[in-house]
Amino acid sequence: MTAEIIDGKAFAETVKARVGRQVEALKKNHDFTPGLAVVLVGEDPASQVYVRNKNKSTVAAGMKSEEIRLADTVSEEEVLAVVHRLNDDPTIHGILVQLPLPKQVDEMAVLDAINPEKDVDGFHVINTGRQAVGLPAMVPCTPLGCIMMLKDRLGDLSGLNAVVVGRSNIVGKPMASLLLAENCTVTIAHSRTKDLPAVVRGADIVVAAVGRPEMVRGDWIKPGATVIDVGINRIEGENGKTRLVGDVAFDEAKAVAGAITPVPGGVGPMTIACLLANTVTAACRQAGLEEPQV
Ligand SMILES: NC(=O)C1=CN([C@@H]2O[C@H](COP(=O)(O)OP(=O)(O)OC[C@H]3O[C@@H](n4cnc5c(N)ncnc54)[C@H](OP(=O)(O)O)[C@@H]3O)[C@@H](O)[C@H]2O)C=CC1
Ligand SMILES: Nc1nc(=O)c2c([nH]1)NC[C@@H]1CN(c3ccc(C(=O)N[C@@H](CCC(=O)O)C(=O)O)cc3)C=[N+]21
Ligand SMILES: [Mg+2]
Repeated sequence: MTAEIIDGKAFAETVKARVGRQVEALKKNHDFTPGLAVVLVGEDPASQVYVRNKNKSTVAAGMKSEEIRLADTVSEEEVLAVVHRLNDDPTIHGILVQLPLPKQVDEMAVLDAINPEKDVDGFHVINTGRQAVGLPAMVPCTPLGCIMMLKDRLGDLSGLNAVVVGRSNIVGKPMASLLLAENCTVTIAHSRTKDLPAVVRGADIVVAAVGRPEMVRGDWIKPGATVIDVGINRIEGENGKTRLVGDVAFDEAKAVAGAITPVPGGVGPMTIACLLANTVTAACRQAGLEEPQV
C-alpha cells in the first residue's frame, strides 16, 4: 500500500482564491479593504521566509499588508507600543506577532495585549477559551488548516482515534481541542509519554507537532491511518545543502499510511491560507459586515 499524498499547496491555492474573491466583493460592495499587520522581531532567516510568504499572499489576495520589523534587542515596552498602535489603527483588522520572541520580551504579555478581535493567530486566552467552550472564536491557523485537510480527506471525523504528538500552546493544544470539537477520541502525547510508538499505533489520525526531524517512524503508523506532519525542520543534506523535513519519516510512513501530508507543500501553505481567511473573518466582524459567500 502506498499513501495518497495530501496536496496542501493546491488546497491552499483554492482557499486563497476564495479569500481573494471575498476581498474583491468587500471592496466593490462596501468600499472596504481588510488589513493584516505582521510583526517580526529579529533576523531569524526561517521566520523571514514565512513573513515574506505571508506578505506576498496577503497582497495577492487584495488586502492591505503592513510589515513591522524590530531588532532582536527591542524592549518589551517597544513591542507593546507597536501592538497598541495596531490595535488603534482602524485600517488594520488582523495582527500577527511572529513567535518565538527574544528572551527579554514576555510572549504572554505581548499576546495578551493584542485586541482579541484582531487576534488572527487565535493565541489570545480569550480566543483559546471561546474555542474550548464552543463560542465563535478566532481559531489558530495551523490547527485549522490541519482540520480542513482531514475533513476534506475523511469527511466526518466522529469517533476516530486521533493522537496529537506535541502540546505547545500554538499547535498541539489547539489541535487537540479542534479534534475534540469534531468528536474524535483525542490523545495528547509529549516528551513524558510512555511508549510513544504504541500510543501512535492506536491512531486513525496522527498529527505530529514535535520539532524533531523524522522522529515518527513508519512502523509506528497503523495501516491506512491519516498522517498530518506539522514539523518544519531544516537539516543538512548529503550534498551539504540544507533541506526541509517534517517530524515524520516520510518515505517509511508513506508505505503504511492511507494518506499523508508532505513537507514542504503540506501544512505550511494551509497555515498561510487560513491566516488570510481569518483576517477576512476578523475584518467583517469588526466592520459589522457579513462575510461574502463567493
Ligand atoms: N507548518 C506550520 O505552519 C507550522 C509548523 N511548526 C513546526 O511544528 C513543530 C512543532 O512546533 P511547536 O509546537 O511550536 O514546538 P514546541 O517546541 O513548542 O513543542 C514541541 C512539543 O513536542 C514535544 N516533544 C518534544 N520532544 C518529544 C519527544 N521526544 N517525544 C514526544 N514529544 C516530544 C514537547 O513535549 P513537552 O511539552 O513535554 O516538552 C512539546 O510539547 C516545529 O517543527 C515547528 O517548526 C510550528 C508552527 C506552524
Ligand atoms: N505567531 C506565529 N504564528 C504562526 O503561525 C507561526 C509563528 N508565529 N512562528 C513560526 C511558525 C511556523 N509557521 C509556518 C508557516 C508557514 C510555513 C510555510 O509556508 N511553509 C512552506 C514553505 C517553507 C519553506 O520553503 O521555507 C511549506 O511547508 O511548504 C512554515 C511555517 C508559522 N508559525
Ligand atoms: Mg521569550
